[in-house]
Order: sequence, then structure tokens, then C-alpha cells
Amino acid sequence: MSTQSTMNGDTAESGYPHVPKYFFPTQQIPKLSCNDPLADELISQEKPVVLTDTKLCESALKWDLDYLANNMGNERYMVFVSQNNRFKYYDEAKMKQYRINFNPPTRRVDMTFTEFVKKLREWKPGDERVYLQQGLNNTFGRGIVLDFLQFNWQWLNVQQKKHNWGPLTSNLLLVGMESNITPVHYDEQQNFFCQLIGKKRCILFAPEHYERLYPHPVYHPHDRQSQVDFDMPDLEKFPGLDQLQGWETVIGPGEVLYIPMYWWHHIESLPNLGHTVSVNFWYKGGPTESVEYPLKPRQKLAIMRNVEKMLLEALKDPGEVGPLLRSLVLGRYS
Ligand SMILES: O=C(O)C(=O)C[C@H](CCCc1ccccc1)C(=O)O
Ligand SMILES: [Zn+2]
Repeated sequence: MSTQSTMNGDTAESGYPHVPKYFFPTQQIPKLSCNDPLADELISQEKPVVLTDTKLCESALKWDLDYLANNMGNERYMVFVSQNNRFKYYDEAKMKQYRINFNPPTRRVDMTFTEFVKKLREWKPGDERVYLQQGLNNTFGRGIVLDFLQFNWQWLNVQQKKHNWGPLTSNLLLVGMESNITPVHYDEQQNFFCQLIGKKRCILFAPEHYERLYPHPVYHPHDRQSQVDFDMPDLEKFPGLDQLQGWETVIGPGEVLYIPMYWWHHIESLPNLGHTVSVNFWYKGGPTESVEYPLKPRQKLAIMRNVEKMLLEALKDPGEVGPLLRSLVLGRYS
């Protein structure tokens, strides 16, 4: 791959000039062959790594819009619609649970793939944007199912056992427009994220940056999502942002990014490079054999989540959780 170099000679792994886009510094996520022992080392340490040569989704590298339109049948698929380029995830179930004034930033519209492609191809500036995010299941056309069966399951099964992961829970098919952004959030599963069409910039932060990314309360529909807008960081409200530092990479077709469980990630489809297609593989974390101290940051995160859930269960009113925690901590533990 020809690597362009910028004035300061700084050329990222991706061969693209490393264009710092946001207010925080980042380092490049290592990009290694899946046969490199260091790759396995990083995965077992739950650190991010971009893997090449996995052939994990080689049979799906042909999943462009035409192929998908011809093979996705006439089912309706989950599509999110946004008035801007951000697609901040929200939990529909939690929306109904608590009477909080929450205006969802996107709306969910189920549409056929043909309708989706039409909206995508006829889009012009000012129009609402679309992002198809649909779990792969056997309702997809035969062609898709056959491609799916040809994924490199042997390699996946070896990884799952080697790193003591739990079962595969789902595969999300993602078809997005260029410049679409999934704002920074964490998931509670291990993730092999496969890029099929187009390029995505992925910015990751370790779980210990929890205090710097100010996640919404656990009961909130935006649970696991950061309150911070990377385009308009509010350093008064979120002072920890000035310590934030991340890891980033640009992944292209055939590359797999390992997003460790509880690691924050912001994902965007690079502008001017056309639509993107990705498939992820979410695995439950493995059983925790022996608890070792000091606890890992992700274990403390899990504990904090349980404290929030327990307090809400006990207090019922979300408005009482903050005051009780302040009484507990201020002047006593702080
Ligand atoms: O694979 C991942 O974890 C990603 O975040 C990929 C991301 C879309 C994910 C949407 C989503 C976020 C949270 C819960 C359910 C669905 C992208 O590629 O834009
Ligand atoms: Zn995610």
C-alpha cells in the first residue's frame, strides 16, 4: 500500500496521513497478522488490536449494496434515521420504564433493503441520514446464509476457547452512509469487528477512562453511552476530558478490529469514501474463575453498575440516587 507522508512525515498505519480529528491525543492501535503471536498476546490481555489475514468474513467481501439488495429478500430490516450524522444508541425498553424527559436522537424505521438503498442513493445534503443495524439471522436470503456459513468459524472457535470467552451472542450487520458516526460508548461483550466495504475510523479508550467519559446513569436509555459530545466538548461540565487519551485506527475491507469488553469506542464511516458495510461478532465474557486483587478496571466498572442498579431498586426514584450517594461519600470517603 502506498503510504503518503504529511508535512511532518507522520503517516498512520492505514497509509492515510494521521489527521488528528478531535480534542484528545491518540496512538495508533497495532495492526498485526492474526498469525503473529503478539496478536494473541494482546487479545488475552484484553487490549485492542487490528488483525489482518484472518479470512474471517472473506465470503462477505462481496456484500456491496447490489449484492445485498439481491440477496436480502423482501424482509423489513431495522434502520435508524437521524437528522444529523450521529447515531447515538438508546435502549427502547428503558425509554418506557422511567418517566424521564428523553427525546430519542434517532428514530427506528423498519424498511426493506430496497427502500433503504433508495434512501441511501438518493440522499442529498440536508436530507435525514440512515443507518441499517440488523442482527443477522436465518431470515436473510439464501446467498447471505451461504456466505455466513463460509465465515472462518474454525479460527473463531479457536479464539473463543483460547481466550476463555463465553458463547457468541449475535452478529450485527451494519450498512452506513459515509460520515455516519456512532458516538463513544462501551458494550459488555467481547467484539470481533469485521470491516467489509469502505473504511471506518475507530477510536477506543480503556475502561479506566470511565471517569473521563461520564456515562449516562445506568437506568437512562443512553446507558453505556458517554454524555460527552466529541464535537462540542463541555470542559466545565466534564473536566476529566482534558486527561483523555485514546487509541485509533482506520480499518478497511478484510480487517478485523478486536474491541475488548468494556472498552469505549467511537466509530465513524470515513467521509467521501462511500457507504460502509461491517459485521460484528459479540461474545459474552468468560466466567471469572478466581477473583484476583487488585481488581481490573472493568471489574470495578461492573461493580459500579451493580451499585447503581441496587440503589435504584431500593430507592425506586432515580432522583434520589444522586443525593444518597453524595451523603454517603462527601466528607466521609472523599
Ligand atoms: O460493534 C459495535 O459494538 C459498534 O459499536 C459498532 C457501531 C454500531 C453499533 C450500534 C449499537 C451500539 C450499541 C448497542 C447496539 C448497537 C458502528 O460500527 O457504527
Ligand atoms: Zn459498540
